[in-house]
Amino acid sequence: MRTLTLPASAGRGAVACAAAPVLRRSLLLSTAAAGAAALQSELQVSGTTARPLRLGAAASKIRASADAAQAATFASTDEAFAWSKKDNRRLLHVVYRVGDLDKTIKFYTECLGMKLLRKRDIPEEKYTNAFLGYGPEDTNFVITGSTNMTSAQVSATSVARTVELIRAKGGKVTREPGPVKGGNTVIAFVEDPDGYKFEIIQRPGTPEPLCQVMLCVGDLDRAISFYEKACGMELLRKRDNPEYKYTVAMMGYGPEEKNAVLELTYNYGVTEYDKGNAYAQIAIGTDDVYRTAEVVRLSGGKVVREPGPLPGINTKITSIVDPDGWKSVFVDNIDFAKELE
Ligand SMILES: C[C@@H](O)C(=O)SC[C@H](NC(=O)CC[C@H](N)C(=O)O)C(=O)NCC(=O)O
Repeated sequence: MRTLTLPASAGRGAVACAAAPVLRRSLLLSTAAAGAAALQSELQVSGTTARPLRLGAAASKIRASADAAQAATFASTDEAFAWSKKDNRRLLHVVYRVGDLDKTIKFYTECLGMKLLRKRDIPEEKYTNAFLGYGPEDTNFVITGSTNMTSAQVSATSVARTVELIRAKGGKVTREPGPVKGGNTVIAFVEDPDGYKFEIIQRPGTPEPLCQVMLCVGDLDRAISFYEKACGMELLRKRDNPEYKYTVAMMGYGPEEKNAVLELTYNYGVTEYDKGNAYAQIAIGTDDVYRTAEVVRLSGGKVVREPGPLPGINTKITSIVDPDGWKSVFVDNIDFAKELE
């Protein structure tokens, strides 16, 4: 049996919360379903983030051009980068390896108010995935617990009430609600059964409560350049906090009010992190995994799984690692939509 080792303070996830009416106390000690409903109301799950991908004429066109592109190469690096900017990309899910999938599902549904969206067995590669989130996978960013599975940020309307609900459900609170050091935003930290850290962030109602995945990096400019060039992301904003000696860069495929984003954190003077073996990767949708792998190589990035279909389910993927060793997997949009049918 493999022991999971968490990254030593190398990242976390987040859930956003917004200002909300006072919750009736009876809700705090009620059933799991009512608890989940209360959390969903705190988290103000307010609609969808992205246009769902539907199979149809447009999809067939994408498929035809993707198939034709398998053997093709770009005429120039400019053409390659231009293609990746226009590609149909979105953060799909973040994958964590977990020790006990049932325990994880119980925590994310009862304590964080997520829904179990689906389970997927890949016996050929000896693992099972459970997909959990605040909305359907064709529009929302979700968490994938994998039995073979850093942390995320979650937004909520009231951090204090969200934390109260989590505590009432037996969740572990590691940082009490209060203003972030060096700022005004109210935050709290909770941990899942495997020790993954979740930051609960106070925010106005958001279509995507699972709002950020934080990764610590040893050279911020190098990391920004990688996620821009190799992954086609945009630098949404950068914030330096000299008092607490760190700088963050928000990277993504659209505004952070509407989409889940990657929060790259640079701690002054820290160039390397112990990553453990627990955090797996983020998944990103693309119209063409073959072209994606080519763009990554042209950007000087490393492809660690050649583009091609996954055994058993035939979803085409390609995996890459960033200059700090964090992995991302690009997933074919049409194959992904078929998985959800
Ligand atoms: C709202 C937004 O600004 C935050 O929540 S930042 C949270 C803050 N982050 C860091 O300190 C990052 C650097 C840190 N050394 C790390 O590597 O995690 C944070 O965690 N603050 C802690 C607190 O108690 O306020």
